[in-house]
Amino acid sequence: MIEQTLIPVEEVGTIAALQPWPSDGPPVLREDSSMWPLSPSQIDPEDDYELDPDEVYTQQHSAPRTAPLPPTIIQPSQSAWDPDWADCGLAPIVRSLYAEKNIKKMYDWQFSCLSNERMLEGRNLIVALPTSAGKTLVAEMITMRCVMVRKKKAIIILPFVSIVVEKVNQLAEFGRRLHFNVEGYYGGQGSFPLSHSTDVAICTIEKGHSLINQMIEEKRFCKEVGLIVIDELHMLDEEERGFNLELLLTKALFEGRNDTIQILGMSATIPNVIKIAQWLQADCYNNLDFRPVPLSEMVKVQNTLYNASGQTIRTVQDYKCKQASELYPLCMEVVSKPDQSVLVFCSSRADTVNTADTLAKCLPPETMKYKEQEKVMLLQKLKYANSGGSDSTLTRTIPMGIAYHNASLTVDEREIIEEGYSNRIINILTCTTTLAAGVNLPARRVILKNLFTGREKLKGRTYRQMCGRAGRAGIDDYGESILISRKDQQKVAYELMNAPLEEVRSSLYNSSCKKCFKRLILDSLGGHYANTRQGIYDFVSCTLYAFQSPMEEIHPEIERNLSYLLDNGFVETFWEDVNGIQVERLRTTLLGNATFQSTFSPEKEASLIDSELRRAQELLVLSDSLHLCYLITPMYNLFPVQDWDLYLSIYNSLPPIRKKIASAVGVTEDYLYNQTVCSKPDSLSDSRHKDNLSLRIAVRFYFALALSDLIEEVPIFQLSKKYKIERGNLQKLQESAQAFGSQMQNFCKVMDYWALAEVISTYCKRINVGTKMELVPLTEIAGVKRARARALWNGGFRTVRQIALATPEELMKAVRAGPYAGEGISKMIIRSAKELLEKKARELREQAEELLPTGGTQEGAGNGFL
Ligand SMILES: Nc1ncnc2c1ncn2[C@@H]1O[C@H](COP(=O)(O)OP(=O)(O)OP(=O)(O)O)[C@@H](O)[C@H]1O
Repeated sequence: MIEQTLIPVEEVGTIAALQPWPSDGPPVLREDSSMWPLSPSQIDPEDDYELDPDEVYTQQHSAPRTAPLPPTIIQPSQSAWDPDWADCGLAPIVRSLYAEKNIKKMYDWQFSCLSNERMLEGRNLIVALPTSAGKTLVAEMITMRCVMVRKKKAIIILPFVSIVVEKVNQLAEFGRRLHFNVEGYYGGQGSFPLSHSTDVAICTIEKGHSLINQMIEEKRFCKEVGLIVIDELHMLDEEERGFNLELLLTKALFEGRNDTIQILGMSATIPNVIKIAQWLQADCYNNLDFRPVPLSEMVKVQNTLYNASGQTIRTVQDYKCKQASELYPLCMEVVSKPDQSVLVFCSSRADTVNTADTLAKCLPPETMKYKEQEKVMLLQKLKYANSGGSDSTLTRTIPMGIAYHNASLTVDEREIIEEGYSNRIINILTCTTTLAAGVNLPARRVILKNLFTGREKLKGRTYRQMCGRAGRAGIDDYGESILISRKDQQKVAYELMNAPLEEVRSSLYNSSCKKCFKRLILDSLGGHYANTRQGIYDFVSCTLYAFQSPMEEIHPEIERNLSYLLDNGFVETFWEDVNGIQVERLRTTLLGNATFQSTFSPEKEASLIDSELRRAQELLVLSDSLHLCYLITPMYNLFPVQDWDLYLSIYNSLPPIRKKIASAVGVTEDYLYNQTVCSKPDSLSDSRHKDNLSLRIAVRFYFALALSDLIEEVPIFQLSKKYKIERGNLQKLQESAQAFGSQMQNFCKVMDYWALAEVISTYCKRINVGTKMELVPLTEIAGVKRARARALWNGGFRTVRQIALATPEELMKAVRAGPYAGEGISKMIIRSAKELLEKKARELREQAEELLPTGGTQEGAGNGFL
């Protein structure tokens, strides 16, 4: 075995004498300061040839332990002569682009990070600073340095689709001016394989993981990628998503072991940042107390405001609004001044709606006069986005400058409300916790309506993220957060305000994520990181879980899960002849490889899906979209059916072909009738129904019906009423079906179900945008969604090229569609269409260059070869 480098333990908090990784891989570190010296699997395959698996296993246990490498803590810059800007080797124009955004000088901490030599040399870095501290600028500068100075690609991983979309727009603006290309990877967006001309890929966690897997497979990852940015690094401890993030980072550590790939992690809520930095072999900048805009945290009990130590600050004036006596005065104090805004965090979706309604009733009527025209426009935009449907609450509250924001709204509705809030047309926004970590919508005052989210008590991390939204950089000189508490809960409120943040632990600690171990093993074999038990141990030892757990717990876990995979046909052993010696190896079977490529769960989904797909190849009905929609509807985590009577009546009105499909998948009238008699709204996550296959099929079929209407362009408002599914939940269904469908496609490709893969791919595209096939190409234009695409089509614009060549006037004339027909929007659509054409042309050129090795697509260049 290759010897491990021994690294002395040094006191955390000092600048360590850092050593580079050994040439054969990262040192394998453990949180408890005892290192399990496993070498990365590919170090030298010949090393364990003589060992049988049991021997290897024993050796691991008896191996000596070494110590972890503490990270360097980047110190705030102390020098009086520090310039205002660290250019990271980028041209001066970058600074002027920031100046246009009103960022003229860097904060000290930004300067310290961006002028740090080790960071500039490519050392990994973790930045742990509170919300609104300005982490984005640091990430952008390091990304641009990667692309423009180091000439490598950057992959940015963000937690939510909405933030990916926002970031793509922001960076594309830089890209246009500085000549680099940005591509977004979310939902059905983003081309696989990554185009050679894409410089920055901005991805959701799952898409980022798939992209990295594919680049590793094509041996492009280490060669082309120079940077991986992870925003909200604390998501490592979230169940499924955290696991994907951990796996992705494990691969990056494993692959980029010659320091070729820099990792930048950012979070506002990682108290054990030093340990996480140690796992990632990163330096860190850690100042969870930094705030560019000072924050004053308070709790309100009855009429009095207290600080976090329980000292009285002041009493609140009573504004006499019976329905919202606690909240109304706190809102009025702020919004009675011009251009001020309040965010009110509520405990549930229903509460956001009720609170907005109640507050609107209390506000004085003259409030309606403020920005009256803009409010009318905002309501029109919402109506247009809903194909003519109007939300009755928003129609009442927006004229008063109030709106609600939660997941029951569609993405379009939320975007329009966010825009209205940013432009100060809406002054009071009631929201759920989703806005705490989502898009950047700061407020002068943040109010937490109570100590709960749903039925659970707020966690320290969520509380801090909510408070962090108070104070707008460059606008406010301070921000305020006020937690409203009942008198009998005052103690709990103080505990929450003073609670230390929860440490970030690997998602594999989560009992519901234990199943992920099987995926971990499949990934190590399927991704060719390992072909022996030793190799699997090596790979697993690079995970955060291995860094944080005693090895005695990990070994049995690996063995147990490996046995399952061997017994159930996902993994097999084979013998390899090495210099005349027969050596036992491990590899994925066809089913195992399909499961790895699709990221399905081996236990819950893979076998079930395989038998369903085999049946579908014989019985698939193609004359109606419903059967395919059913195949693409996820098997798990669906919402409950709210009304079985409604379901039965929908079933009874289905045409014969749809009833035939229902019977082919196993839904019968008798079953639905029984449900109407004996069932309440059921949740599939309810343990009573976990194994109830018939129920799962029936629920899946119900949502497939809704999806099949959606792709026929039935307006979401109408669908929501017909099926009693909230608008936001319909879009969630659309998103998850699209994701499930692309997993299916990968599964089918590996299993050689080519015909199914093709047809599923077409339906995924339709489901992604919720349209008939004819509109799909138009929806590829940035800013063109379902409604706009239909308006363009009906106005005679049938191809992207036609739109790219149109004048804004022609477009406006054709698309007479309310607030979306303005000149600015038309120009933006034309520009996006041109960019899309250019991107497609670039990709075709690349493909041509790959086809024609003599070089290029210039006229005549390929003739000799052909
Ligand atoms: N050096 C600076 N000078 C002035 N304003 C700045 C500076 N850096 C960032 N800002 C502004 O501060 C605000 C918050 O910054 P940013 O969104 O980067 O915070 P963040 O740390 O990424 O927060 P989050 O944790 O919410 O993602 C933005 O409006 C940004 O433009």
